[in-house]
Order: sequence, then C-alpha cells, then structure tokens
Amino acid sequence: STELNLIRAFTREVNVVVRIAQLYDVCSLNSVTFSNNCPTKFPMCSGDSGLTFGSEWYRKYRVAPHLPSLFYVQDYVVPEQEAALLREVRASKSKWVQLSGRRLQNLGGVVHSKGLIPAPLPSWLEPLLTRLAGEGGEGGLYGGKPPNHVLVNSYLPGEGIMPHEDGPAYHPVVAILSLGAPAVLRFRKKPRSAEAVATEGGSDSCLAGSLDEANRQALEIESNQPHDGQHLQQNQQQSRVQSQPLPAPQLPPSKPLPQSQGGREDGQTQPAVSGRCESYSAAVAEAGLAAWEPEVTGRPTEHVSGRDSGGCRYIASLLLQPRSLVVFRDEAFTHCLHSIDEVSEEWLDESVANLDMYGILPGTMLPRGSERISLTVRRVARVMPSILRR
Ligand SMILES: O=C(O)CCC(=O)C(=O)O
Ligand SMILES: [Fe+2]
Repeated sequence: STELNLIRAFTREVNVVVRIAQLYDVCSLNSVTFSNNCPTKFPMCSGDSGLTFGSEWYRKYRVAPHLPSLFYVQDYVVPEQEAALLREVRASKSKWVQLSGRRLQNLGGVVHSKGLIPAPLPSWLEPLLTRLAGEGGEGGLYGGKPPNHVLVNSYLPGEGIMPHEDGPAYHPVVAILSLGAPAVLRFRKKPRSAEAVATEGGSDSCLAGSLDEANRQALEIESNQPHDGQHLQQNQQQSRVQSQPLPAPQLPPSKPLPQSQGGREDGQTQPAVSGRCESYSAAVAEAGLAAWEPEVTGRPTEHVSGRDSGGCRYIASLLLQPRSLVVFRDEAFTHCLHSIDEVSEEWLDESVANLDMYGILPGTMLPRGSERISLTVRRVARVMPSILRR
C-alpha cells in the first residue's frame, strides 16, 4: 500500500506539472515561438499561444492561419455608428496633417521617444475606446489598461501607407476600425538589417533569396517599377513633415525619434526597405511564421499574386471592409511590416485571408471607391509625468 501511495503521489505531481504547462502554454513563454513550433502534446499550442491569447475572443476572430496574431471582426460597428463616427471625424477641430499618401489627425498627445506627452482624447471617442479596451477576453485588449492614443488616417483612392511597424513605444497591440471605404492591409516580414546580413550571412534581398520560378516572373514583370526603397524615398521627399529623406539602406530606429531626429509625425517607425527584404524562407523560419504559398493562376500581368513590389511574398493580407475591426499583436506587431498599397483598385490575391467571409473569389479587383477613414487605437506604454507636459 506504501507503493500504491507513492505511485498516487507521483501521478498527482505529474498531473500538476502537466496542468501548469497547459495553463501557461509553453508557446506563450516566448512571443516569438508560435504554434507550429510547439510540441504537439500540448493541445493549446495547436492554433493558440498564450493564456489571454487562447481566449475565446482570439479563437473566434483569428483569421489568417499563417499569422496567428492577426484578428478580424466583420461589422464591428453598425452603419449608424459608422455614420456618427465619420461625422465626428469630419467636424473635428483637430488639425489634419497632410502626408504624401494620406491625411492624419493625431489624438491623445504626442508620441515621443520617452513616452506619450498626453493630451485629452475627444469625448466622442470614449464609447469606442471603452468597448475596445474590453475586447480580447480576460484582461482586455491592452493589458488591462485603456488605450490612450488614436490616429485618424484618411486615404483617398490611390493613397496608402508604406510598409512600417508601429514601433516599441506602444504596447504591442493595435486595433484599427475602418470606416467609409475598403482597403487591403498587407503584412510582410520585417527586413533584416544590413548589419545582420553582413554578420549572419544569407541573402540581403528577398529577390535574390528566393529565386524560384515565380520570383523570376516577379522580377521580369516588375522590373520597370520602383521597389519599396525607392517608394519610401520618394514618399519621404514628398512628405511635408519629413524634413530630409533618410538614406537607404537604413536600420529601423530602435525607438521613435522626435521629428527633428528623423522620426515620424505619427510616432511610427518606418524602415527604408530598399529591396532588402529578407530571404523568404529564412524570414519565415526565424519568426516562426508559416509560409503562404501563392497560387500563380489567372492574375493580371501587372500584379504578381501575393507579392510586394520587391517580389517578397506577403505573410498575409486582409480586406478591411468598412465598419470592420482588425487587431494585430505580438509577432504580427513586432516581426512584420504592414502597409496599404497606393492604388485605386485593390487586387484581391490569394494572400488575402478573409475573402471567404465576403464570398469574394481570389483574383477579383475591388475599387477603393471613396475616402477611407481609419481609427488606429493603441496604448503608449509610457506616459510622461504631468510635470513634463507642455
Ligand atoms: O489605416 C490603416 O488601416 C492602417 C493604419 C496604420 O497602420 C497606422 O496608423 O499605423
Ligand atoms: Fe501602422
């Protein structure tokens, strides 16, 4: 019976260990490790990573199997709420800043390298911000604290936002509400720095790094078009808020800098991509991101299905319909760049992960139609003490 007791005690211990491992989900211990790298014996790893991350909300709205920290909520607001929000944005006394590819209102204060220099958020945003803070299951979307910063972006057809990351000033979660017209948000792997390429070896360009047949086609088709670095430089030169174009190639700054030091008006980090897109397979493996394999069929010749203008594959894209909410966090926030093409029609290629929801077939062209307004809602992790407020 002593042996039996020992066996029982041992079994209890093992159960406790297994339970703890399940609760804490080994995959979540390192946000860079994803479900596909997880030992299969932990069921929470298959498609989930993390305690909160495994909540019902995230399970319900996860949309792209290749990018498990990307979430999409169709019809997050009803048409009346959309109309009311659009009225408020248009009536707002806040100053619009004209950038090269969009107009921008910055609400909640100025994002500085040392944190947020806070300013009051307009009262019309309160119900939306309260609702957003409560999404995502226990603890809410922003780590138990309310969002404190909102960008209002306005895009006319033909306008967009170049590949960028939102940067380390923010708690790594963003929720974007789309109003008025659709657009496609595209995710690609963050480029490796020139330094990393030199010291770790490998290819310094996506084009050279994945010279499969499809990529050769991409090169041929797009050889006359500027790739991202050139786009970035052109945009920077055109931008009224950017005092000087940044030389390319250039490392993404480790933190957003004040404008005078080359930072952006919107507090975000904009790497000069300059075609320095990391070898696709290496990028995907390093970030634990699964491959999205394009089907090279029936596409118009000016587009290469699921690739950016440098020939790099997108990890995922999302059709952002009016009234929808997109949320991305963790690796989608820190390991990827996101962008909206400067087009008046969106080519819905196979990388667009949510076409099914709308009964749209890949290969469809979707006119952007009219002005799109987006509300980018985030929390700046550090808020400057009031004594330093201007
Ligand atoms: O308009 C969007 O959907 C994207 C906006 C964005 O990426 C940003 O404000 O940082
Ligand atoms: Fe962004």
